[in-house]
Amino acid sequence: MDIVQKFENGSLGEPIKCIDMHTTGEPTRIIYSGFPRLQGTLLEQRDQAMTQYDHIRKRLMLEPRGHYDMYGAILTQETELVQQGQAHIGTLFTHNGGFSTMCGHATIALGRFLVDTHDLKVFPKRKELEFNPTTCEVAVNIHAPCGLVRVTVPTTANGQESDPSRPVSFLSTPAFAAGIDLKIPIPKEVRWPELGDRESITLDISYGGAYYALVDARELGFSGLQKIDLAAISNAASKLKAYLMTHPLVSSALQNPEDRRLSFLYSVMVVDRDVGSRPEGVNGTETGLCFFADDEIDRSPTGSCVTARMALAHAKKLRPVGQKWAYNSIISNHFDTGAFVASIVDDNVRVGGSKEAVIVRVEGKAYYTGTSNFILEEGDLASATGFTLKECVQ
Ligand SMILES: O=C(O)[C@H]1NCC[C@@H]1O
Repeated sequence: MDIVQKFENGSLGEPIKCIDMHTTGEPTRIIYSGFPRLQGTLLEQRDQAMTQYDHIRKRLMLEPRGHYDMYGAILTQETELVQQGQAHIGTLFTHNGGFSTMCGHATIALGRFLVDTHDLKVFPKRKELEFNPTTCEVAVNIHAPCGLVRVTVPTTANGQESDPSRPVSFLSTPAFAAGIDLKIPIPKEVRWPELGDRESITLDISYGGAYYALVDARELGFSGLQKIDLAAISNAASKLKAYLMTHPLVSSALQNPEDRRLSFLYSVMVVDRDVGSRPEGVNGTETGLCFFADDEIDRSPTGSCVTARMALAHAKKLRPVGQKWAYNSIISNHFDTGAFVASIVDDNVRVGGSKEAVIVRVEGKAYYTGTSNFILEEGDLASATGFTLKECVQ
């Protein structure tokens, strides 16, 4: 039988079905069918995916179906917040090293996809989405591992399709600064060449659904992010992240008051202030280069870190409620594709009963790039679990 027909009639086995999008160049592979059904609360589903189905994550994210810097969102229809009527759908986020707890760029992509799919097998609550005919926007509530993320998607006049010409926005889960101006001594064995004689660096830790270490490029010994030696800065970020994960000052900043499964350092974000595009109406701009998971580099301005940076700036009394700030990435600067624009909408929020937090609105644009139906042929060892070229040469 013809190979195309075999794919189309399913005789090669049930495929895992995906739609691919990108947000400022950062991919989101939306896995909407074929991933094993997960049980329990969303964080339990994340545990189950990590312990039982990590080989499937690798198959979908890594080579030969993906690549080192691939990112994915696995839709899950049943979660506790969906059951309680607060969320329309749940998602897990996934990358080269495992499963994340929040992702802004993928949330922006998911917002469009969830408006544009009318297939109730994929998204049973599609009919329950609220359409605002005055603003031509649809509200989608997504249950992410860090909590409820409220997304607003601009649409056509009838609310049936997303409108890619306007940005999608989301309201973050409560975000907070977790460690301000931490002075971290850098021992000899951790140093990178650009650090020079400096014996310590100062950085901040902030939470935006995941924990970020935020450090100025100059603090690492680089001249900023306008001209980048990517190999050198990646080396510095990788060494720093590994070291921070063992440092007591950092560990004590990573105690999430809601769930210990949120208490880990996700990323080192290198920032350069006053650099990058400055859309109309914003008060300032920054560029960031985000190293997350297993030295993966975000092409987008990193929505969850934008949230964390706004919370940090608010804690430092630099960012009042309502003030708009632009956040750029290397790609948004290169193609002038538009920053993520953020503002704090509420600073009267508590986490875990006492910790002061803020809610941040983040907006950005995502586009479709394609679809894929993945199968695994019998005897195909190399692609069964996926691989990275890097791990094969070590
Ligand atoms: O936009 C974000 O929040 C994400 N992008 C990749 C790394 C982060 O999860």
